[in-house]
Amino acid sequence: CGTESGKTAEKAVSAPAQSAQADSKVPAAKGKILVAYFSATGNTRTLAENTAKALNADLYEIRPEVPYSKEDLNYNDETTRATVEQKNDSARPKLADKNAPIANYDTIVLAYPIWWGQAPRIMDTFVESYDFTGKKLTAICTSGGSDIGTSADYLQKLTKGKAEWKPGKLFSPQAKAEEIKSWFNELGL
Ligand SMILES: Cc1cc2nc3c(=O)[nH]c(=O)nc-3n(C[C@H](O)[C@H](O)[C@H](O)COP(=O)(O)O)c2cc1C
Repeated sequence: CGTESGKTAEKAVSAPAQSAQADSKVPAAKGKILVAYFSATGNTRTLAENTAKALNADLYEIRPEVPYSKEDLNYNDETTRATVEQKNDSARPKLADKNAPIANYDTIVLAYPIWWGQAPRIMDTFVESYDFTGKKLTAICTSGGSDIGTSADYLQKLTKGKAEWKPGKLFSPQAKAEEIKSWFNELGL
């Protein structure tokens, strides 16, 4: 006990410059953040933009090779594209590009709309298309009323590489910066 407090005192006295340097390193240690989003009708894009601003993050749009038409999104007709894909676990719509700069970031926030209780299949394609080893990952989503449910857990299972996944959250597209920041800070990200 005596040795312990002696050590602490010695550190405090002998290293003021070092501790100031450690403090100034705190924000940098949080690393760079990328918000990678898919949005078919704009709600998730708004949330992703608000999140990027709130977290001082960069944005990347996940685009399908074949964009979704209005008819593709009509969930009242079970034969339309989005619904057929969601009902098929192995549907993997192709990405328009594979240029997401994942390697340059420490933390990736995935953003997507809820489609039939899950993330759109293009998000499955995305998490399987890059190596997320060593990255921190979380998810945000928008919906017409459903909660995030098991959607982020499902993406976690599919994620390529050993990533550190944190729980995701549903937000309103117009979520305020304070709400987004406090959720993110609680995750320890
Ligand atoms: C094919 C399809 C399925 C959907 N399924 C759900 C659902 O299960 N629960 C829900 O609350 N909203 C559902 N929605 C509504 C969207 O989640 C909501 O409108 C979302 O904000 C759209 O985001 P976006 O504008 O970024 O595409 C669905 C929308 C589509 C097109």
